Amino acid sequence: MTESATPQRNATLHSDVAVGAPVLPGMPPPLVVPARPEPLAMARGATALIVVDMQNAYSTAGGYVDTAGFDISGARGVIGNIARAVEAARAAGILIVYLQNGWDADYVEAGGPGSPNWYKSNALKTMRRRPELQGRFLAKGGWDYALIDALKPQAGDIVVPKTRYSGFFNSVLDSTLRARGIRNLVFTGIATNVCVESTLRDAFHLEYFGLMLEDATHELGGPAIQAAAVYNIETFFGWVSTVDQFCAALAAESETGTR
Ligand SMILES: C/C(=C/NC(N)=O)C(=O)O
Repeated sequence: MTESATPQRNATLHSDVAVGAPVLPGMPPPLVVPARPEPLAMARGATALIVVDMQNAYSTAGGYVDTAGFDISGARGVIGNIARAVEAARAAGILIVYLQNGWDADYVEAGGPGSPNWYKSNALKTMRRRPELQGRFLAKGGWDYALIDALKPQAGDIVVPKTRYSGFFNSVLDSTLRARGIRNLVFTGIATNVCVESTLRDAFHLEYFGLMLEDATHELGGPAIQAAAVYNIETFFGWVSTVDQFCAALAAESETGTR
């Protein structure tokens, strides 16, 4: 979706350019990414590209969400778009962080009946309904948990395991980013309305500037759900752009020698 989902936007509510952190006087000109509700200026060295849960579970036929009955037909195009964003970001020296969702093989980290996750996780529910699948979904070491072959981390990239929808919950994500001076996060991955939005919302509350590349994300629940997540993000929690616009901003930055 490239049109703004925000109805009747009041231009006076928005700045010409939102200035991500840290862009200070005297610093090299920042990367400025066209975005909604306004362009976002980010210091390249303070920016990371986050690839959310690009595991077989979420984007491959026979994986967890496909088996649980969600439509993953749109995931294929998204994989190519994420790969383009990753390549452009890596070439520009931007840190790539892969989130990887799942639990130990005994599912202790998933929580038992005392955890809401036990009731809300469609992976756990599907395995309870179909005991022959027990142990198959999102178990560390298994095929379903593995990052997809098309988006394997390379030297210098970082992989952060997580056990709940938000990448910040009970993980090393915040300390990993802070230790590297990262303040701006560019989001890609699956699912827009679950782990991407949960992580971007937590990022907002932790004072990170979150930019989602909408055509590098895929929803669970249909196009209206994607539109709702995009609306929430561009209106309340961050900024929304596209892979083309992100790559063009990186290319323009390198042409002017401002890297
Ligand atoms: C529903 C679901 C979404 N995960 C995600 N990566 O957005 C799950 O993990 O069960």
